Amino acid sequence: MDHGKEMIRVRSLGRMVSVDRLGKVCVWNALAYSKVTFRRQLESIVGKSLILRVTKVNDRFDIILKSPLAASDLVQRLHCESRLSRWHAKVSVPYNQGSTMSLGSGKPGERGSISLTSRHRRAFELSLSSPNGIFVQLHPEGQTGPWVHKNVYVPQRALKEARAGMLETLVKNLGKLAEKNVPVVVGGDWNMSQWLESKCLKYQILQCRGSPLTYHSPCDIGPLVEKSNDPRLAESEDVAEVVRLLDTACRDVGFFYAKGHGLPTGLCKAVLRVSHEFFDCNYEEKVKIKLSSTTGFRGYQVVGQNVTKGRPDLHEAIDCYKEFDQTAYGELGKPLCAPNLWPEKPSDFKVIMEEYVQKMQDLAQKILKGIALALGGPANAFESTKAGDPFWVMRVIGYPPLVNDMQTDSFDDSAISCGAHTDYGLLTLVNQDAEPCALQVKNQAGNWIWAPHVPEAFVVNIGDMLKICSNGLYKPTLHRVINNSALYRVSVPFFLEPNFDAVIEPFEFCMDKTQASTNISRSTKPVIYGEHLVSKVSTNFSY
Ligand SMILES: O=C(O)CCC(=O)C(=O)O
Ligand SMILES: [Fe+2]
Repeated sequence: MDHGKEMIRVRSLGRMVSVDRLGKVCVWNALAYSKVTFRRQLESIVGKSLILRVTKVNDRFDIILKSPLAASDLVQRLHCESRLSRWHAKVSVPYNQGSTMSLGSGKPGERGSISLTSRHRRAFELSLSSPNGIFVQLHPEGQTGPWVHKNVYVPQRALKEARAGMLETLVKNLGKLAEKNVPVVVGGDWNMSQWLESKCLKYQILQCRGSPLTYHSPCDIGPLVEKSNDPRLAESEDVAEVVRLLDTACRDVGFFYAKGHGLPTGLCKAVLRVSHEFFDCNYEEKVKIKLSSTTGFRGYQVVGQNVTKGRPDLHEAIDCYKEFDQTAYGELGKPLCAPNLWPEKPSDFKVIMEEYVQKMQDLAQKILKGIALALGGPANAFESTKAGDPFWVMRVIGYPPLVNDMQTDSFDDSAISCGAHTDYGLLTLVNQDAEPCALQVKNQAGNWIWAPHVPEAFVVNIGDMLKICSNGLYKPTLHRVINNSALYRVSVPFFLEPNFDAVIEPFEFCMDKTQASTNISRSTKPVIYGEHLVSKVSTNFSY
C-alpha cells in the first residue's frame, strides 16, 4: 500500500496534508459501532486532539492521527490499555521501512501471506476467521506437550537452546506454506521477525510494537521472600522454581514483574498518593527543596533539569539517596554527602517514604539472593564486600502529559518524558501509577514494548552493576518513558546499589561459566561503584 501520495484535508490544520506526514491506523472488526460512538471510544483511549479524522471504509475504520508516533501509540493502546481485543488494528504504513514486508491489501490472512502478531489471542482469532490458514503459537503459557487443533499448531514449549532448532524447522515450513498460497498467522514474540528476515521470507506485521511486557507473566517471588533467611534456601523446590524464572527473565529480557513480594498494598499506594500531592503543589512550594550540587544532588528537580544523553527529560522529580557520615567514604563520597530534602507538604511524605525505603531495601536484597542462586553462586554472594551494606537511590518522579495542545503545529514528535537509558546499579523496583501506561522497554528484536501497571506487582529490572558482577550473563535493558496520554503520571523507582566503595568485578563462578560456554573469561572491566555513580549524577543535570 502506498500512502505516500494520498492527500487529506485536515480541518484543524486548515490545509491539505500528505498522509505520510501523519499517522494512519486501520481497525477491523469494529463495524458494529457507529462512526460517532467509535470515535468517542478512541477519544477515551488516546485523547481527542490526537485524532484528526475517522472514516468508515468498506470493512474497516481508517483513523488519521497527528503523527506516525501517535499512530503506533494508538495501536498499542488499543491492545494494551483498552483491552478491546476483538479489534484488529494495524498501522497502515510499514513499521520498519526497507525491510522485506509484503503488505498486500493489509488484511490479515490474505492468501500466500505470512502474518506476524505478538499477541497469541489475536493470532488465534485470526486463524479462526481464516480457516484455510495455519496458526502457530510459539510461547503458550503452561504448555507442556505439543498439540494440534484444527488449524492451530502449538509446538512444545522448549528451552531457549532447543527453541533455536525448532524455529529453524518452523521457518522452513512456513516458507513452503506461503509458496503454496496458504495464509499463515504466527503468534509468538518479535524474535520471530529476525528468523523470518534471516530466511528472506516476506511477512506482514499485524501489530506495530510488540506485546506489552505483561505477556511474560508475573513472577511470584513469594517462596523466595518467605524463605530468604532459611540457611537451606537453595534446597527448597518452590524457591528453585522462582530462581529458574528469575534466570530466564534476567537472561532474556532484563525486566520482569514481581508479585508475592509481601509489601503492603496500602503502603505502595500511599507512596504514589503523597507523590501526587507533592507534585500538585505550586512551583514556590516545590522549589523550597530544590536540588543542586550544593545539596548533594538531593531534592527537587524541575521539569527539564534532568538530562539524558544531552536532551532534557520532560519530568520533575525528588531524588533521594542513602544518607552517610562524612567520614564514611572520604573524597569519594563528598559530592553526595548531605541529608535528604523532604517536602513539608504533604506532611506525611517523609514518614511514608522512610518506611518504604527500609522495606524496599529488605525486599531487593531478598531478590538479589535469588539472583545469586540463578547465576549459580551461593545465596549470600552479594553480601559483605559487594552489597552487604548496600547504597540505595530512590526517585519520586512526576511526568506531565507530553502533548497538551495538539491543535497547533507545535507538536514535537521527538519529545520524551525520560530518554532511553539503563540503570546504574544492581536492581530497580518500580512502583507506578495504574494509569497511564508510559514505561517502555526495548526488546531483543529492537522494538519498544510497553510495561503497563500490573496490580500488586513491581516492575523489576537489572542495572549496569549486575552486568559486571555476572560477567555479562545478565545485561541491563534500555528503557524510556513516553507519557503521551492526557493524564499526569507518577512512578517511584527504588534502586538497590552495591556498597558505595565496592570494587565491582565479575564473580569467579560467573567467569567459570562464560569461560566454559564462550571462551571469554572476563567481558567487563572492574569499577568502583561510588565513582561510577558520582560521574553519572554530576553530568545528569542542567542548571
Ligand atoms: O518512570 C518509570 O517508570 C521508570 C523511570 C526510570 O527508568 C528511571 O528513573 O531510571
Ligand atoms: Fe531507569
